[in-house]
Amino acid sequence: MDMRSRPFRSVLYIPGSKPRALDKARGLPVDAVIFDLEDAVTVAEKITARDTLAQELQQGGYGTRMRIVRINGFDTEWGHADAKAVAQMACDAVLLPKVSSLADLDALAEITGELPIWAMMETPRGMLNAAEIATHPKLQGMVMGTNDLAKELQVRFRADRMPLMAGLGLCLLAAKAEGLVIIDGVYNAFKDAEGLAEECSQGRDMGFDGKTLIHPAQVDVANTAFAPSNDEVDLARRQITGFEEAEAAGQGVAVVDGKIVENLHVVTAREIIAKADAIAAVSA
Ligand SMILES: CC(C)(COP(=O)(O)OP(=O)(O)OC[C@H]1O[C@@H](n2cnc3c(N)ncnc32)[C@H](O)[C@@H]1OP(=O)(O)O)[C@@H](O)C(=O)NCCC(=O)NCCSC(=O)C[C@H](O)C(=O)O
Ligand SMILES: [Mg+2]
Repeated sequence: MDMRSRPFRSVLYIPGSKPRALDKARGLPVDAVIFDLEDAVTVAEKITARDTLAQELQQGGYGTRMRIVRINGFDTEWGHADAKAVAQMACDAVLLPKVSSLADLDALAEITGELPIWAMMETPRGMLNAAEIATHPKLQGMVMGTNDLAKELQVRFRADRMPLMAGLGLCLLAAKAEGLVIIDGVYNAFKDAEGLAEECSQGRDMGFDGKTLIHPAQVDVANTAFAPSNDEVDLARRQITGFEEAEAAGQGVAVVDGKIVENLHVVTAREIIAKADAIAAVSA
């Protein structure tokens, strides 16, 4: 499945040190898993988590879920050994935290070879260099690290995320320009389903492909928010039919529900249907 049509509605972080949670993910309806060796793992467990994770991935059972491993940064004592270990793991991609420059990804690719790379975008320097970072040939996706970004920017929490908007926008532009997947940051209050739904809706409107999550209770909300609704799919089908009929009648523009439909709208309509079909395929 090509990366752009593959669903990434729900991307769940799982601490690499927690076998029970690692096992639980095999039965959760998530599109992707980030197996974490970084922030969710205590210093005391850093090395054992690497081994626990390697064994769980070897055992398999994650089905169609994309398996992404987040390593520790190269400015820590674990980063290089993590990267070497991940290169041998049964996973689909490696995720580097706190990416600030293209050189950070070059350093990772030297160790992980052909393994696709994802970048955590969570530093002010990373925001400013997002356009260049997005051009790395091994890069498949970006993940917003909104907690680290908020810390670095010294912002106050606001439900509308206004203080983070410049950074989110720069990364969205960079990812879209290079055809990368881009996933929104986490919603920390994992028992607040209503707040999560609002933030997912905002992220979906902005063009994110999905949301990173920290708890299984968040999965259904994200899956609903980032999937095309029945109304959207229905409209997309009618736009395609309407445009085809207009073309057959020698017209370049159709009118559906009182709005014009041009070729570019048909491209979007086909993408909506492709996404709905891809979700149906993984749900089956
Ligand atoms: C937040 C938690 C610490 C809550 O844990 P807990 O109190 O144990 O939750 P529950 O008792 O409600 O758990 C119920 C069952 O669900 C399983 N579980 C919990 N979390 C996960 C998970 N993430 N993946 C899979 N399964 C999970 C429990 O094992 C229970 O199972 P069972 O016993 O069988 O019923 C905890 O949820 C947690 O640790 N979450 C992950 C936190 C994390 O990964 N943080 C780092 C990523 S966020 C980040 O770094 C952001 C970024 O870098 C930035 O800068 O923004
Ligand atoms: Mg972070």
